[in-house]
Amino acid sequence: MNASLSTKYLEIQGVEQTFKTAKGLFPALQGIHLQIAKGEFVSLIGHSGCGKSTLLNLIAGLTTPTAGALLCANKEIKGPGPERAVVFQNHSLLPWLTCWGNVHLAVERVFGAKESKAQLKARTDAALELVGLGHAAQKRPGEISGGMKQRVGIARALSMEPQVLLMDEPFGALDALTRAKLQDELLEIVARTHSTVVMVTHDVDEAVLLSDKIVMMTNGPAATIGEVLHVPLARPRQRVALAEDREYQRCRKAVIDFLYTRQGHVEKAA
Ligand SMILES: Nc1ncnc2c1ncn2[C@@H]1O[C@H](COP(=O)(O)OP(=O)(O)OP(=O)(O)O)[C@@H](O)[C@H]1O
Repeated sequence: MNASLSTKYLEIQGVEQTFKTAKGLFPALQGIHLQIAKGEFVSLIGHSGCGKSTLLNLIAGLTTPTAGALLCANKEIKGPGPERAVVFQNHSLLPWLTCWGNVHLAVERVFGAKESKAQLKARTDAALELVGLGHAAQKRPGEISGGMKQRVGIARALSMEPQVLLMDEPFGALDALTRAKLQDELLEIVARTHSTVVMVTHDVDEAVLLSDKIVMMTNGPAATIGEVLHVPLARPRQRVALAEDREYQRCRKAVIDFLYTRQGHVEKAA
């Protein structure tokens, strides 16, 4: 195995993103340098509008940086690719397809040229089972809860067997109990699939529970990485036991201090 690849699977090198707006150029991100190892779980956290989604979209290849470069497995990211699947907050399912149909569409797109119909069906079934939704396969998005829709979105992303799972506030719209359940499921799934994950979140507990590394961003404009916190908690992690854990509390406090003491003053957008 290539050691440099394992420690530098995703590389963000001096990235800058400036948007053209009606009022002129808006510098959203500047001087972003970050390395993510294969199999690492990384959260991006920061105040609203600091550029978390902008950074995730750059890694997804949905946008290109104004300056700097992004690499995945030593190759420059030049657009979206099946090795990087995205899960959005609003799950973005096609309402006229069943849960099964939504996942199958992604499976077909990635594996359709090489695999038989039976293999594609097996992949679709397996992805829905992985998120505990085998029983709801024939339901349409309008007939299931928000948490179930989010699970279909995760199943769809995982069905592509991506090397990297990119999640933009995947649990942001859910109630606290559903969110906790899905976080636990995500912990188990990632332990099984060894995916590299980059997740945008506003939730300090979510970031500490799930991450190996928490990337804390300064307020915009011209936001950058203020600090990277390593979370040295052993896995598997149990949320109830962790609530009393000193190391967990230390990490939680470090993120809260950064967000509310050092980045407490949120500049109003123009
Ligand atoms: N296409 C665009 N054109 C102009 N400005 C943009 C564009 N996309 C994002 N921005 C601006 O860039 C900044 C960062 O936006 P972004 O959505 O990445 O922030 P965020 O940290 O994800 O916010 P939130 O937590 O509220 O979702 C914001 O000031 C936003 O208004």
